[in-house]
Amino acid sequence: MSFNTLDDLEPGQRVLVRLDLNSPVEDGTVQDNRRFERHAETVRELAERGDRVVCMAHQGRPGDDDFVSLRQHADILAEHVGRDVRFVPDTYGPEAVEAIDGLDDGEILLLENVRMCEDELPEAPPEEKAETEFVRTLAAEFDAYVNDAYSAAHRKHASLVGFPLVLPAYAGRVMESEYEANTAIASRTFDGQVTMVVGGTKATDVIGVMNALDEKVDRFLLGGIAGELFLRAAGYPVGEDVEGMDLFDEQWEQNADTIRALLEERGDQITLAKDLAYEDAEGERAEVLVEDVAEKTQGFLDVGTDTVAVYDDAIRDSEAVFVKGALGLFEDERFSVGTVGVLEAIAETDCFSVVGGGDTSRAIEMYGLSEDDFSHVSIAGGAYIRALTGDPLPAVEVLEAEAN
Ligand SMILES: Nc1ncnc2c1ncn2[C@@H]1O[C@H](COP(=O)(O)OP(=O)(O)OP(=O)(O)O)[C@@H](O)[C@H]1O
Ligand SMILES: O=C(O)[C@H](O)COP(=O)(O)O
Repeated sequence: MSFNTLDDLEPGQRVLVRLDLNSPVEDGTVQDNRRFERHAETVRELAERGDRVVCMAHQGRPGDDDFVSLRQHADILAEHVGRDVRFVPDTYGPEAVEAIDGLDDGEILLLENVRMCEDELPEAPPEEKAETEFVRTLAAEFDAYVNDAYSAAHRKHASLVGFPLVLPAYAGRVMESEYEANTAIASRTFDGQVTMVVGGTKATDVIGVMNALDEKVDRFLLGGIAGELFLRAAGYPVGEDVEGMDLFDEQWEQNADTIRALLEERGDQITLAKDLAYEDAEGERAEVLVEDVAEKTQGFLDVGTDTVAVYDDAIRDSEAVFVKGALGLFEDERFSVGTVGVLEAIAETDCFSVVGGGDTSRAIEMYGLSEDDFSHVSIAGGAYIRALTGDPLPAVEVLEAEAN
């Protein structure tokens, strides 16, 4: 590990901890999710050691409906930590400083949404962020800074890159485990076949992963919207938007040539769906072989069962499997067969496995699979794809730089 971790941090200190509690908000209510459960472990460990733990996090972006206070987050976090989590509706003003000063050893406080603070958001180099009033004022209250927010590490925001320059900086447990698992595909060598299941809605994610990992991955298994775009490039008349979706045409225009070139150059590595599922006139799931699709009039929402059987075999033959993106609209049970099928195959084998993408990993809990059957289930979206494609994560880089 190239950064300092909690094992290097002396207990009994005043610690400022950056978490990523960014969550879905429905009708103003913050939804509990895996991020709370994971970060709770870091927070609990620090509190149990007798540290004074002050957490900061963000929620949404100014102007968006989910840009709300962290008051509800404090209660959800408290449930997972199993200890009180106080909340103060301020980030670094006098009210926040007073609340920080009032903490005893082992107590936990959550500050208000850091994105309500002007200095937080504009992306800038760490040196600039470290000079902001927000970082300077808040840092004066602490002995150490812990970054646990791996899933936000692709952002050059003050709370992520500024503090490591002015306080001794450490990676939290989530940061540590996410970093290790998500860089495994690039950094580890596996004896057997390495398989990557790629789907979801974004063709550029799939193209990026294929370009970055062509030497590391033996076989890419495709599905989702991205998979249909590859099928279209292979000459099949698929890739039609169903009502209310706008996922294909623009992506096709922008990526068709690249996808065609990938199929030409790396066709051997790429496995496309052989059948697809759609909603029939009765509202039931129906399937068709890709080679029997006659014209482009039908929207498809999942890969078919023959495809799942092929992917299942490939997974059972693998030493390591990485997943990015869903193979279908799994939120609707009728179209969960592809996504759940590959997850079940992975869960039943003892290969090294990493499942990532905020949406995709949600399928694990939705369909009653156990996280313990995977080597790692990532809570990161944007940061996961950047890690896979080898793009730098500025908040990780600054932790590494300060450790050396
Ligand atoms: N054929 C399809 N039609 C419609 N939606 C689909 C289809 N295939 C996959 N999806 C949707 O793709 C979504 C996952 O997309 P995507 O890969 O962009 O997300 P992710 O990688 O899981 O997470 P993140 O959004 O964090 O990047 C799922 O919510 C799923 O419903
Ligand atoms: O939820 C996330 O993926 C991270 O917290 C990053 O959030 P952002 O995309 O709003 O910066």
